[in-house]
Amino acid sequence: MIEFDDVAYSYGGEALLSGVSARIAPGTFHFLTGPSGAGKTTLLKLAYLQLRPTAGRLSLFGKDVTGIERDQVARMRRRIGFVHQDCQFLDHLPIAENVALPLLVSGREASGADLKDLLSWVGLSRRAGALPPELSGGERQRAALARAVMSDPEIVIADEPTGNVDWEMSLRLLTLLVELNRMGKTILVATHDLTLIRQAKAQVSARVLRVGGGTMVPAGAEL
Ligand SMILES: Nc1ncnc2c1ncn2[C@@H]1O[C@H](COP(=O)(O)OP(=O)(O)OP(=O)(O)O)[C@@H](O)[C@H]1O
Repeated sequence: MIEFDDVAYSYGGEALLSGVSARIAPGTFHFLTGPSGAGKTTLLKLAYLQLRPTAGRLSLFGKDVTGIERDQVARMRRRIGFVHQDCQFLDHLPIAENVALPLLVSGREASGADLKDLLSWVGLSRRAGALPPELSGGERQRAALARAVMSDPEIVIADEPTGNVDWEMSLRLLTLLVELNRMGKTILVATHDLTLIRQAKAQVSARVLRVGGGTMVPAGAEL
């Protein structure tokens, strides 16, 4: 589903990542962990085609995407939901409209029932009309997750989804991600939170990839 084959990435002169090889199979749940600045967000952006490898090969959905054209990028991205670290809402639009936006921009109509179900699933039915700045950190993260899955993507990528929320909310977000995985979606989550990873492993067979020293390797069994 996502395959890194000897991928390298550099933001300028010095290489940040090199020799990254990993295969994220369909329906799996993976965490990326590692120190701040190691390159977790960069790897997620590569998987979302927001960045292109400076060397190596990247495949998505069984297709080599290393040099694909812009219009194909848009098509591929529709199959991926991305939860950004900072959520990235349009602050002048109510939450319900923000959540429906990915469908609208891709020219499809959001069904009222689907939107209602999705907001209810993330526990935000009563906040549908609120503006993003009026929401708490945990509500924003749940809304960002709802927006990411609005167009029924095959892969859900989340960058530190529990970064700014308390433990109870972290567990709630984790439960939503686990539910998505049980529905067959491939989940890729970057997190510093080793306790969250241990908690997830009690619920699903999550695999852990450690990013550090310029590359990414499977973490040992201690996690
Ligand atoms: N647009 C950019 N231009 C130049 N350097 C960048 C850019 N984005 C990230 N970097 C650098 O690349 C390195 C890796 O950043 P990245 O955000 O991928 O790390 P991370 O592991 O996700 O960190 P964190 O856990 O703090 O979010 C950092 O040193 C960062 O400063």
